[in-house]
Amino acid sequence: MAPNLPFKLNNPDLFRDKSLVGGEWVEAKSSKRFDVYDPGNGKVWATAPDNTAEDTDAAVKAAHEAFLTYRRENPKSRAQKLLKWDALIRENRDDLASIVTYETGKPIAESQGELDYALGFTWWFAGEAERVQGTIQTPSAPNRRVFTVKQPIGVAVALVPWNFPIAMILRKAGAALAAGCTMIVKPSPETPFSVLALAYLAEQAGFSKGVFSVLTTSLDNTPGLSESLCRHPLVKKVTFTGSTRVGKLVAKICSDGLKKCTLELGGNCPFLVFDDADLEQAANQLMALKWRHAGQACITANRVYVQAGVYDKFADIIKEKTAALVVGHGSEKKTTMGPVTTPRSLDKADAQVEDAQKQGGKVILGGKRLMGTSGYDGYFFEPTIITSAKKEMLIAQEETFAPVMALFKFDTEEEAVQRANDTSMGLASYYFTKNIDRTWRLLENLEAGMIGMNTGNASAAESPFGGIKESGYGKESGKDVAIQEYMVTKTGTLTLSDHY
Ligand SMILES: O=CCCC(=O)O
Repeated sequence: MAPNLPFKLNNPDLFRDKSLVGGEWVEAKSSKRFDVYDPGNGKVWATAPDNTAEDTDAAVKAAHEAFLTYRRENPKSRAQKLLKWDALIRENRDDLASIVTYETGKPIAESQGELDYALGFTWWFAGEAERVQGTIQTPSAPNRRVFTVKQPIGVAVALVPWNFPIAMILRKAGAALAAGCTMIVKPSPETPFSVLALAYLAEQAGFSKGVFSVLTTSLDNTPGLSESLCRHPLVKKVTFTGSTRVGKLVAKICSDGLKKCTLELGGNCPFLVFDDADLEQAANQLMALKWRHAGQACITANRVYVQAGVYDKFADIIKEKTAALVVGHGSEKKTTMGPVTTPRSLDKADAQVEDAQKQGGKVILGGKRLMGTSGYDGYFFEPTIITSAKKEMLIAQEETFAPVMALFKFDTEEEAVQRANDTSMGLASYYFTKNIDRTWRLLENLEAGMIGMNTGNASAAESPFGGIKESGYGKESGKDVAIQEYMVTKTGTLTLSDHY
């Protein structure tokens, strides 16, 4: 049944190219399918069902039907299924990583790294399932007890991005399934197969029909399908990761039905390097953070502010390290940076580089798209570094989501904080300094939901993930907060007899 794939799977059953609705592998009602491209060569390598709004009702009803039973399942049993899912994903890690590489373009080692990161979520939320607790209180009124119980909210919908198609799903689904919710995932049109493979493994792990469903769709039908899922009266929770523009639309639509939302939106994250920083440490962290998936992470460093005393030296270090990156197809072992996932990102990178140059920015490395040059058929852009960056530039004002790094110079801590916070977004901020007082001041003064102190890697299953300002609201991962995004709190008040 599997088409001829451009790569070999040790477990060919993992490749699923139908939607999973109520435990059945199905085509869209229209029978239409859409093409999925390999960003590394721009060629179609498989197709998936092009679901539309007319496909949502059946999926939601099946998820609701499943919820009526799953909500009553003992938390230990949910935890055991999550652990089984975790074990199966672990067993199939390398195959799943190959699928991710062909969908997103990221180097195979990065895809494997994404799997390892993502498995933190299944493991963590298996534990969380049994840790949900209510409260009990003796209030001021006589003979009264007040208590709270936590219950799963209902059918949850996950609208997920293409940049981390396994990790983003397991972070959401881990919490939802641990809480006792059922979930319908609408993956990005670029990355349907990694999610379908996870759905297949969820079936194998013993989750009942309809507990975890997937509706794939094309770019054209994404808005209609997503809106109909958000508006469906049986959907009680929507979790979205993506741009701030679309996040605001999702929030507006969900507000009509007063649906509970978690929004993980845009970043435009600052990365501050002070004169007293360990420059080698800062540079190594920046390399890993910025070039991870060719600059396409919401928490990537978008604006790098370097204090005047170390600016030139730091620029030289970063340039030397970046020049050593090997750009190529993600499946090749020697590749350390792959293509961007969609050609739209190339246009954005071109526009930001051109704008920066017009405004006096100096391109000290790269600067051009590689696509179309010898050996580069896919959506490749040179790893690019721009110095003398200014706040008026596009690159300071909008997320890049491509391998372009801008270095801004600053003089004082106050100036750095003011410029770092000079954005509508507040996802993550990073800084490098050896001054302990400054470390604490910056933690308090930077406007972001996540703060990396002498690190560019702050994401983990144990740590609450989420932004403030226009980077959204709600937390994913971490203790208590994430699972409770999928729960409601009920207050019980019991009056006892006078002689209890
Ligand atoms: O792109 C956003 C997610 C990145 C992460 O989970 O570290």
